[in-house]
Amino acid sequence: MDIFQVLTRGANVKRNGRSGGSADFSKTPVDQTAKSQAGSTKKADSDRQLTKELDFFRNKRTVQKAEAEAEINEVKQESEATETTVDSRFYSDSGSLRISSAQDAAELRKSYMGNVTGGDVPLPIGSFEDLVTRFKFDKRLISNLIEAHFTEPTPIQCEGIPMALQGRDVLACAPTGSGKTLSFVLPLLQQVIASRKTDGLKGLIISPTKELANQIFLECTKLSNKIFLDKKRPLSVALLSKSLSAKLKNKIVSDKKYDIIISTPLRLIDVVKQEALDLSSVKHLIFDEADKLFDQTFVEQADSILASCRDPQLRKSMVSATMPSGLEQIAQSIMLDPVRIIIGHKEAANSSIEQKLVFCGNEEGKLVAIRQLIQEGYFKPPVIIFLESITRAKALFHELLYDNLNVDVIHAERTQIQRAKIIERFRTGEIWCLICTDVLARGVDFKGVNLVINYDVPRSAQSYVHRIGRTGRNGREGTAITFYTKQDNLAVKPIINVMKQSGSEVAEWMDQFAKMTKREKEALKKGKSSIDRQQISTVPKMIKQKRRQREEMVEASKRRKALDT
Ligand SMILES: Nc1ncnc2c1ncn2[C@@H]1O[C@H](COP(=O)(O)OP(=O)(O)OP(=O)(O)O)[C@@H](O)[C@H]1O
Repeated sequence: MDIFQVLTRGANVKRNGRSGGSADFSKTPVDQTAKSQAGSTKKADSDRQLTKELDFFRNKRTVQKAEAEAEINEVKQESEATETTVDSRFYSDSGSLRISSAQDAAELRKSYMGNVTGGDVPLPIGSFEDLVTRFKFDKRLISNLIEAHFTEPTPIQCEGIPMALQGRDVLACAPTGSGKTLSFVLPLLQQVIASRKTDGLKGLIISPTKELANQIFLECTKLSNKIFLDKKRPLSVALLSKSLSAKLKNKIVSDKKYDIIISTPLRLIDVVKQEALDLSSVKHLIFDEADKLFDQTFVEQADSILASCRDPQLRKSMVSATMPSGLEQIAQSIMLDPVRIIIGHKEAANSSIEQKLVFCGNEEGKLVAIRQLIQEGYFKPPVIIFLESITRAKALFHELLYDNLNVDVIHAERTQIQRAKIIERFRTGEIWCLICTDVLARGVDFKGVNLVINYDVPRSAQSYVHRIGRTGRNGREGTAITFYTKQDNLAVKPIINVMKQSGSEVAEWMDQFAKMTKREKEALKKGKSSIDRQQISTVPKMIKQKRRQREEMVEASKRRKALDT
């Protein structure tokens, strides 16, 4: 099928919307009526050629006569009231979803449970065609979008793109894996192109981890491919890596060369402090995983970055899949007339994830449970297992190695190169099971992860939502299993609440159990739920020693052989 034809589709509310029956926008009676009317209108002028500009996507949809008549008959059977109130407003000449009034917008928002607040809120886009017709997007950028197979905007993209293009400060919350990256990268690229300025940094994207920063960089690179700001100067996007920061510090490259930089907070602050990077020209500042970047660990760094971006017209965006109330307060204090976008529920997980809680009794029970999952065929790779500490992640890794599982481990003690290699091998299917700490809990987009196991109960509802969000991404289904023991009585309560908010089935006793007293809430807030867990291992010490001896003997024999040759 011609890729341009694919673009006739409108907002991707079915795959990413969190609403129940109404999520499939294309199947509402209103929509069907609109379709048929649009069809009959089209019947009259089906041969009319669209202007070159409007037919950018070459997606003019021709509704066949029979199809149109069938649709009309179908609609006639609908109630008269529906028939008289509906018009063809939902479809443009080219057949893509068109949002042209507040009523259309309300209808669309209802379909994906979108809640948008703020003054003078722009209409959402109904399809990517709006980027050309409404926002006069750069054609090369559209072409890159198509080449990257982005054909229908997801709900957060329908809302986030026009807000950013209108120059608004944005506070956005949408489920994990629902396309938040594109919702801020696409308008940023267009704004940089439209500015036509060739010198000085214009856009800055901050991410809490290097892995996520790298992923955003790759997305930006893909979309900015072959785009020039003037005849000689390509649009330049950079990841602030160790080597780039060294080059900037040693004046091997000029900071004026870059239009957009993606960085983790500390590395950025380091180069700024050494006056190797000037942030005063930055016009767009985006905090991805904003609730993390403004929590206790990062808040000082985030403040320092904000202070260094001194342009009075600075546009700020804060984006995440979770939005605790503290973040909203911060946003109100640093943003100017912000627009707040919530898709779905801000305390819920993505609804395409099946969530399960498994009681394991004690630590030994968790290993038994993993082995049971393997034996019973539920351990379908790719699988990610989260643990609460580096020591525990390493211990489980060694345990599962002996089970002959194709497994590796990522935590903060592994070098950047090791981490990148493991991620690559996991992406290509060489590694089936990735064990990790929370370093990979946020943002990292592995396509097609089937199962996430929380070997240790996460410390907060937010951490839970992000961890399990590594599965069930971009409309795919996934499963998340959380192990808990007697020790997790308190920590498991917020998880049960997230399950309830996400529409997961929760037994009545669990519902009762999840209710928290004031004291428990305080304890959780103060992080008093940390647990002194028993070590991970079911293998008796003697067997372990024997295994180690055997490994040492094999290594020694390899060394001898190498010396002999
Ligand atoms: N309009 C689109 N059409 C098809 N695929 C899309 C679209 N937008 C994004 N995607 C894909 O969906 C996946 C998830 O997107 P992304 O990583 O931006 O999610 P996210 O909302 O930022 O998730 P998280 O909260 O975990 O960071 C990616 O593989 C991305 O390429």
